[in-house]
Amino acid sequence: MSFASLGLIEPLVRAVAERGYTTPTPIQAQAIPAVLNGGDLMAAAQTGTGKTAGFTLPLLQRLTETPARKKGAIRALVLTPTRELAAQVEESVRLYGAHLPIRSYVMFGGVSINPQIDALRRGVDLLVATPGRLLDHVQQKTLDLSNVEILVLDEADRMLDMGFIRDIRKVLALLPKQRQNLLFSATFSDEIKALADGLLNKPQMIEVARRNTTTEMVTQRVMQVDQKAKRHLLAHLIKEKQWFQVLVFTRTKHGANRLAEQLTKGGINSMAIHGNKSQNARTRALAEFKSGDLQVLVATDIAARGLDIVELPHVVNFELPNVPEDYVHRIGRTGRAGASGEALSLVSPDEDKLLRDIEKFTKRTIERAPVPAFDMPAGAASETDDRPPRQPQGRGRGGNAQSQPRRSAPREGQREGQREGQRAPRDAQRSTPRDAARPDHNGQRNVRDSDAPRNGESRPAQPRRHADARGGEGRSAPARREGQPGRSPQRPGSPSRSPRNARGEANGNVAPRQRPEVNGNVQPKPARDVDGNRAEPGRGGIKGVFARGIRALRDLAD
Ligand SMILES: Nc1ncnc2c1ncn2[C@@H]1O[C@H](COP(=O)(O)OP(=O)(O)OP(=O)(O)O)[C@@H](O)[C@H]1O
Repeated sequence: MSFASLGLIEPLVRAVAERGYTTPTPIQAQAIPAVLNGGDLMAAAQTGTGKTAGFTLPLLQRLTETPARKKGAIRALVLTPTRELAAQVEESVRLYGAHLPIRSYVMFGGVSINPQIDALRRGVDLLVATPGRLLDHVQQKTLDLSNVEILVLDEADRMLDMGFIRDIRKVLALLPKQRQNLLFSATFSDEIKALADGLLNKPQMIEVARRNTTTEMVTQRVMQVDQKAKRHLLAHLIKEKQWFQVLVFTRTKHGANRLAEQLTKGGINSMAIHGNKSQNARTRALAEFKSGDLQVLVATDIAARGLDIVELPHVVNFELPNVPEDYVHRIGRTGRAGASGEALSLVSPDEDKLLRDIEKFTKRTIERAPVPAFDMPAGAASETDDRPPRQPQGRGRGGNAQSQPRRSAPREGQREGQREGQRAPRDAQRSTPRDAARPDHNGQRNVRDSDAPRNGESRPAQPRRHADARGGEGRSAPARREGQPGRSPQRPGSPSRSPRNARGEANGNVAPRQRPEVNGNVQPKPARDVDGNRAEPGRGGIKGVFARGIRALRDLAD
């Protein structure tokens, strides 16, 4: 089957050929004709199977084939849960739409709003955005959504869960009733599916593989180990097996920072990425990781969904996620586009229940691998465990993934367990302002880390300078992949990729290895900035208080 046979126009067929795609993936083969037909669609396919092109290609075609109702108006809106994913999707739009006169633009918080206002004034056909910044523009009357013909919710189940649903409903209210709605994700719980059904108009359902399953391309293993031993085991594995590109997930921002610091101290080149970092720091960390310059990226679930890191070989769950869906998405950062990958979960005894939930949800038993012998420094076992308190077990989806509410932590301003349609009484909502979410004992808010809009998100970054987790200069070259000769982890100055396989990917990826059927030009390496970590924008200081106030008032008015 060819892309042309799906009914795609020549400029799109040419663009995918330039990307090195020869054959549509199964989700593309089904979704492209369905979207071209014009109806609503809910599409589920495993991680890394090309869903982005599955909606982007026909979307671009529909915009090309139908005349705009109003000149300069936004005709298509794609919403994503994180800024990085928004940037990645818009980059794909630009690549696939390279031969079409469609103007696309990406818009998210954490950066200055003024260039966005200018771009919107100049006219945008296809806008990719995170909901928070979108609503900031709506509030400032710098955005008109009344001509949107097509809405896409990427990572749709996440967009419809309690972290985002209030904002999504606000956005939906601003769109014309007559429009095409497209929902894509690798996971849809029955509950979210039912909610989505209600928002869509006679949707077509496409399920390529069984919903909520993990891809066979990822080898999954569990090592059962005490919490305090995890970082020593992880360092041992990275060094011993010479893992050179490892995405490590922690449950908290604090935990991500700490682990990145500890690994760095131990000589493993690491950075952290999470929602408390400045956008500059986030962008830099991800770019260095994608390019292969950074050995370990320690991330919260902010990096769990959608991010396409070409041929990423290793994902490690340093802690299991609270929600089984997040496990599917986390490990789906590896084993993409036909490549294979490895996912290792370090599971302490108190995480057994989470592990069982994941196995129930994905309907597979994960192999228990023997823990290799590794060094524990004297005294390590008695280190204080300053992990945040565990979410109570037995609540939420648990063993009954089909019928119980999602176990995600509440968003600021939402009560735990409260879902859309089950709102607390108005008074209770008032007495629980967004920023009153219960902090954990590390001073972190007990919310999932994502770009669910936060107070003051629109504020430009105001970096508070202090050392980045990794230190700064003197970065070592990427470590050697297991069995890959000649690329030593600690050898400074060794090339980060060989000329044989140097190539660029959409979204700034540069694949250090060859990859089937995907091709492109080498992207310039993003310039390094000197920005360090900073407090979350708008959270501190009088400006933050002001922004929170406005946000709380907007909520009350909703
Ligand atoms: N037809 C194709 N042939 C070869 N490679 C493809 C094809 N379509 C997409 N790809 C590549 O597959 C990779 C994964 O695609 P994409 O990011 O769209 O996956 P996804 O299904 O959206 O994953 P996730 O659920 O994690 O968001 C990308 O690097 C993309 O360039």
